[in-house]
Amino acid sequence: MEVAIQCEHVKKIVTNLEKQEMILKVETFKVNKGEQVVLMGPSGSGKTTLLHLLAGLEKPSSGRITIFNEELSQLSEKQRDRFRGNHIGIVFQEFQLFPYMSAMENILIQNLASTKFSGREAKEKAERLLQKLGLAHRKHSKVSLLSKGEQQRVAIARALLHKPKLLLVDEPTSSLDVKSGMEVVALLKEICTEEKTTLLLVTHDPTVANEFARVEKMDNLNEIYAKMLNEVTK
Ligand SMILES: Nc1ncnc2c1ncn2[C@@H]1O[C@H](COP(=O)(O)OP(=O)(O)OP(=O)(O)O)[C@@H](O)[C@H]1O
Repeated sequence: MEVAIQCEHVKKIVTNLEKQEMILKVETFKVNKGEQVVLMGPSGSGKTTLLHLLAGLEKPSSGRITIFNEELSQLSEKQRDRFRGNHIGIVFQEFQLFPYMSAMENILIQNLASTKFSGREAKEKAERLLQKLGLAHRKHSKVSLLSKGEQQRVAIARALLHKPKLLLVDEPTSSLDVKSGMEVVALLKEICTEEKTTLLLVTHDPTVANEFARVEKMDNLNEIYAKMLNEVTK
């Protein structure tokens, strides 16, 4: 079985008010190709930090992160950017769309970071994704005029444009009502199954987690958070 994500002895240390502070320590974490996994934990448990490390947006202070046989810590920032551009899709919590550009323009921006598809191929893929996500009628609309749920789906289409091997999604339901949130989760699961994309979805919402066969809890994964919890409950 091909391995999509492998973390070994990963630590992240940050400087906080001139003091060094470890915020994440993950001994091992492994996700196989094609798996759909939820990362669950409350605010402050290190979910976003871990997601950023897996995306190569940040480097671990020590330890190894391997994504589809590529050890991210061996890559320069530029190489990590290129790897991410071709193989990883990210849906950020705050979407990070350009508000004054259309839905289609926002999606096609992804193609600038990827070397996989020609302009025409990217446009065709964008059209198919918009159709699939029920947004075909909104493709020329300015993103700032779209509802939160529609913006979320634009962000998903952008993340999937380059057919990533791994899709990382941060809190997809936090700014949506329950019904739209669950619709988005169902769409993500469906598309990732169809495209054989490995999915790692971060949430603090048990209703979302219930939809997935594998749920990893941050208090098991992040030893720093587990220690903090232990001290609080002592
Ligand atoms: N660059 C940084 N400098 C200092 N502290 C940081 C930094 N990044 C994260 N932290 C701290 O590390 C902890 C984990 O943060 P992280 O954002 O990963 O949590 P989270 O589980 O994603 O929370 P949320 O659900 O609120 O987004 C928090 O206590 C946060 O304040």
